[in-house]
Amino acid sequence: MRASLTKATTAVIGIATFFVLAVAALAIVLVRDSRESALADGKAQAERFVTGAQAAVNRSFLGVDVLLASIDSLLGLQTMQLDWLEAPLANKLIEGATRQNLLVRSVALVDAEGTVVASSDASDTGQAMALPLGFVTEALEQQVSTLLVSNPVVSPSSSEPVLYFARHVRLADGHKLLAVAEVQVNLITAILVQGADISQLEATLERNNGTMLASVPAQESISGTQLQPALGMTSATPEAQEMPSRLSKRPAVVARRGMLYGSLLITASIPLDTVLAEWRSESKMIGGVALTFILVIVVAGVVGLRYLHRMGQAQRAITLAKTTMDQALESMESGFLLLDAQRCVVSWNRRYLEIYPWQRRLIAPGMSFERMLTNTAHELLGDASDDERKTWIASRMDMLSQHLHSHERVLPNGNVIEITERATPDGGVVIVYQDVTRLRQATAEIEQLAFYDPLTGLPNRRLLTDRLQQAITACTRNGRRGALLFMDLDHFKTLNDTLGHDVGDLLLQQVAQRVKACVREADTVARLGGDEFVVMLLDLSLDPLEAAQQAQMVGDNILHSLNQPYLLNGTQYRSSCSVGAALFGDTHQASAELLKQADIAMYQVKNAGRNALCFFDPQMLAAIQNRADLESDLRHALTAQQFELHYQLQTTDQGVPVGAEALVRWRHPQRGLVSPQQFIGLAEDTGLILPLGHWVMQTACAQLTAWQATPDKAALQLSVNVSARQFRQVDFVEQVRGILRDSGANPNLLKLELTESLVLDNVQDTIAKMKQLKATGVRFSMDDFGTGHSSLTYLTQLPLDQLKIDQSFIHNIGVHASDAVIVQTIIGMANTLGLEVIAEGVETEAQRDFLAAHGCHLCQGYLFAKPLPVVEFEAMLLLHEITV
Ligand SMILES: Nc1nc2c(ncn2[C@@H]2O[C@@H]3COP(=O)(O)O[C@H]4[C@@H](O)[C@H](n5cnc6c(=O)[nH]c(N)nc65)O[C@@H]4COP(=O)(O)O[C@H]3[C@H]2O)c(=O)[nH]1
Repeated sequence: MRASLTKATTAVIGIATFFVLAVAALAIVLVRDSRESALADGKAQAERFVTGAQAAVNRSFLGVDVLLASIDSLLGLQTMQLDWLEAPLANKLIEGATRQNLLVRSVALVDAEGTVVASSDASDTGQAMALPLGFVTEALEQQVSTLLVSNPVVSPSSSEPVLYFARHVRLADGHKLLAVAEVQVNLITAILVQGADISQLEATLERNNGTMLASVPAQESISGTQLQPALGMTSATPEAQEMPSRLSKRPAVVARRGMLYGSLLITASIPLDTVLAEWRSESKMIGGVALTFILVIVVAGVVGLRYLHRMGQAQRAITLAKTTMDQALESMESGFLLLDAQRCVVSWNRRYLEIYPWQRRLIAPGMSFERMLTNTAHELLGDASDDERKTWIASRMDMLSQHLHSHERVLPNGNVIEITERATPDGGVVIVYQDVTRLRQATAEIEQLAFYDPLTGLPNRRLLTDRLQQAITACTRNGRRGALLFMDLDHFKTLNDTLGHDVGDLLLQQVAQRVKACVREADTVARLGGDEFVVMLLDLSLDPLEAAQQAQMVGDNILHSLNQPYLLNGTQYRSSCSVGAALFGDTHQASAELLKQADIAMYQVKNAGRNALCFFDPQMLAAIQNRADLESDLRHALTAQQFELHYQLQTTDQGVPVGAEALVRWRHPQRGLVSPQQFIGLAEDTGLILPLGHWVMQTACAQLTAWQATPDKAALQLSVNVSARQFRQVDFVEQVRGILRDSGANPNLLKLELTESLVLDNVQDTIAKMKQLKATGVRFSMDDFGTGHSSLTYLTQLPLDQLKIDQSFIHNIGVHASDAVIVQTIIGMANTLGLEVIAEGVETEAQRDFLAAHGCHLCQGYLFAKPLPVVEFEAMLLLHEITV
């Protein structure tokens, strides 16, 4: 393409140059020819003029010659002698003859001395005639009488330039007289010009030696002088020639003709300025036209070249754009295929062939897309029949006819290709093939992460909520019922704490498997987190009762399945779960509300003793609401100073007071006195236990300090309950030390009650903190002892001072023999470890006696005193009401 442009440029330059040269050459030839023609015309004109002038002057001179010659016969001179001549008569005759010739002014007969013998002007007779020197002599000496013309002289009579024409006549006596005619030069010049109107014409009458006799225009200053060069006649009719004009010496064409009278000739000079005047304007015109043509050609050439240049630029731009486009297409991450309006291949890129390697051998520009599809169908559809392939191809071609279409295709190698088709303005189609395999994998992974529990692979809360919302909508539409089973493993936390999280995870995975095995494919089993699972059952009966039965059946199956022993890291483990169920489908409910209902039902099961299924009870909801209200009130209770401490006496079995347990009470403005059993758990859940526990500790220590000041109460010990969250604070030890320091209480009288679960949660941390506090003198009691996983191992490690037997065992003394055994065992264990032992919840004397009989001499219970406000507690001590 570029070569052809260069060729075209050269051609344009060549053609333009050729035409310019041709026009220039033509113009030169025309100008030259025209010049020659003008010269020829000028010469012809000069010759025509000079020929005419020759004839006229010849005629005139001949008339003068005849006049002079006729004088001889007129006067009869040949037959007379000089002294016979009668002047008057002769004058008259001569005058008469002279009048016949308009050219001649006067004619005179002069003798050899130049004296006028007779004259047309009678007054001249006898006068000496002023003729040019030697003229008379030359005329008389002629052998044969011929007309002689003098050089121009100024006539004495007229003071004008004149020429004298003379011819001698011979008298009978042998004398010669000279007949002289005076002719005015200006009359000759008038004859010479003959009225011709040739611009700047110079005409001369001159002798062969160049002596000028007359001229037009008149040049008196050079009249009679010799013009150079002398134009002596060499031929009768010489051609006009270019040479300096006779008078002004300007370049001219000069023509000449000889007169009848041998030594005279007439010249005509037409200056080249005149001759070539027309040629010049013609030349200018030719030059102008030629220049115009040249200009047009040059302009056309320049325009052509500029056009070619622009075309070149455009082609370079197109080439660059194409190269850039090709590079872009080649470096595209996506495959690219361009089809024309006939659905034939126009172009493709490398990536396309990487995606469809089987097209590599076939693809070619102009190939039909349908044929390529046939090839692809072979690869993609494998063993499909011809009809199936045709149908596939037809549907693919059908897609192509849509303006914008995007679909995905999975290739035999598993790659997922997104195919996007767009119509081009010329009716073609651009197809972009994007490998979205990784994207789809990442999407799947993200989806898995976002919607599935990584441990069990079950849907997570988000996905469950989504599916539940859809299910609720579907059920509301089709009237069918669904159910949610909210499950929580019983005592999972204990398993986790004792056997470790890895074992806990194994259990959760096995639980997930078992629950999945209990439901249909369409149902959803989800893990909400921790040990909470939810099963969503779909397509239950339209009848609510029947639906509840179906849900119950599935729930029972799950309970049964989860009750089966688990093998966790080679250890057999038994577990159970609590299931709360809620039906949905009668009204449109929010998924969160349904989950809450099932959750509430599950807590109902927990409260009722676990390992069972219970349907949601609206009363439970009220209880939950109550708890929520309580939580909100609790947040303000501390600042509103609604808490107070009550003190429950701790005594010997003989009723001697040894101390008290500080028990917090909430004096609620509306509810009255609220028991800690109603709000301690809530305070722990919300974190409010931290400021509350701090307040209890401060108040208890302040109370200890106050008692220290009174001798009867100075030895009283005070037990303070410490919750797990409170104890786990990093600076718990510092807090207690600070409070003791600030209050001035005796640390030996402060006893902190810890629960088994608190201790077990992080035994090492517990031991460390206990030891630090113990170093300051603080004592420790193990509260609710016997209810948890009491283990001798940790008991021996803990720096405990006291075991407190849980009141549930005390309560059953005399009721359940086993509990009495447990109580005995605990007392024995305390003795073995050298720990103090105290029983709480002692209500009867029988219980007190049993305890005393088995070695537990410290008691706390209603038998001795209920928890009392400090004033009442102190009053009670004073009145010794406690003595039994
Ligand atoms: N039926 C019966 N009950 C008896 C008898 N003698 C004592 N009690 C009750 O048994 C509970 C003993 O406290 P606890 O086991 O530490 O159990 C406490 C303790 O765990 C917790 N608690 C109370 N005050 C605080 C506190 O200041 N801080 C913390 N962290 N927990 C506290 O609340 C629990 C319940 O406290 P209270 O309702 O005060 O209930 C007290 C007490 O009133 C009896 O003869 N018969």
